[in-house]
Amino acid sequence: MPAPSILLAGCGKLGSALLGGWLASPNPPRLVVLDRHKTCDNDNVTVIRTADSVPDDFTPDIIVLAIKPAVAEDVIASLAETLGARLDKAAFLSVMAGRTCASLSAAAKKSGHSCPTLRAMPNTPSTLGAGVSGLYASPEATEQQTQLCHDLLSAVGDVVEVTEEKDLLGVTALSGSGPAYVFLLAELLEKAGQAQGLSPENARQLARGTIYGAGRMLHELPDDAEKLRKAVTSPNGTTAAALAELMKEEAWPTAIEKAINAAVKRADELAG
Ligand SMILES: NC(=O)C1=CN([C@@H]2O[C@H](COP(=O)(O)OP(=O)(O)OC[C@H]3O[C@@H](n4cnc5c(N)ncnc54)[C@H](OP(=O)(O)O)[C@@H]3O)[C@@H](O)[C@H]2O)C=CC1
Ligand SMILES: O=C(O)[C@@H]1CCC=N1
Repeated sequence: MPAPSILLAGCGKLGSALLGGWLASPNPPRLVVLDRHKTCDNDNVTVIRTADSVPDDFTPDIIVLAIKPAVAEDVIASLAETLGARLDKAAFLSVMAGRTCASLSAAAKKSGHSCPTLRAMPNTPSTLGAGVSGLYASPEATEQQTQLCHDLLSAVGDVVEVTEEKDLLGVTALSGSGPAYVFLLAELLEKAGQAQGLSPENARQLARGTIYGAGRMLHELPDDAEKLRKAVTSPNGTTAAALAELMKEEAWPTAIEKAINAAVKRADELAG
């Protein structure tokens, strides 16, 4: 089968993560990247600055929307103008937090085109092939389009398919934003280590190494997180003392719940 043709609209933080993962995969797609700044020296990639520069011989199978929601309608209208009937052969894969399938398909319809929409919520570890994405396909998407989007996301990590679009709110709050929570934990551990007199270099190495090792255990061992936690916790030892603080109802249990609720609320607002 020939490699699929993918138009990546927006190559900022997330778009670059996806692009990096695709280019490192064994069978990279043919890619046109629409971005005002991105440069990329790769035979599989053509970078264009404006939608009217899409090559005439390029008919995208999937148009990945990795732009900010505020510009989505404008970008879709410009692509529709340039692609014309070629747009009807494509599906959108939106990775934007918020923006429903219906609103994106409506934007294409406004330009006189019909284009099914799928939505995914990847995360930035995709750049290392270690991402995890939620994927939702609207009923208009064909099986082939859904499989293609699944394959694109699989090239950069794991994929969790959801059958209800509203489930993407929880996916966004948990795994889309999730790497930031872990990076914050790394920052805080590093600071706390320094406060205990460790050098900045040592505190950084210890904090990062701990998160990396714990992450690998979660990924590679079959055990529940709870069992892994308990295996570190000697009775009446140091971990028990620390966890007694973190697990107080008003500490991590409440903070995490509040954080996830806030992210879900914001994702809902962005959906419009
Ligand atoms: N960052 C993350 O971890 C995740 C982000 N997302 C979603 O991905 C989307 C992008 O986020 P993120 O990558 O962080 O944002 P960025 O701002 O880093 O990237 C957006 C990119 O799109 C470009 N762009 C904007 N307008 C146009 C246009 N009209 N034509 C061409 N290029 C344009 C921007 O260029 P310019 O700078 O010139 O505006 C920028 O390079 C968001 O909708 C977000 O919800 C989803 C999951 C995770
Ligand atoms: O912060 C955001 O809105 C995006 C969506 C998930 C991660 N970054």
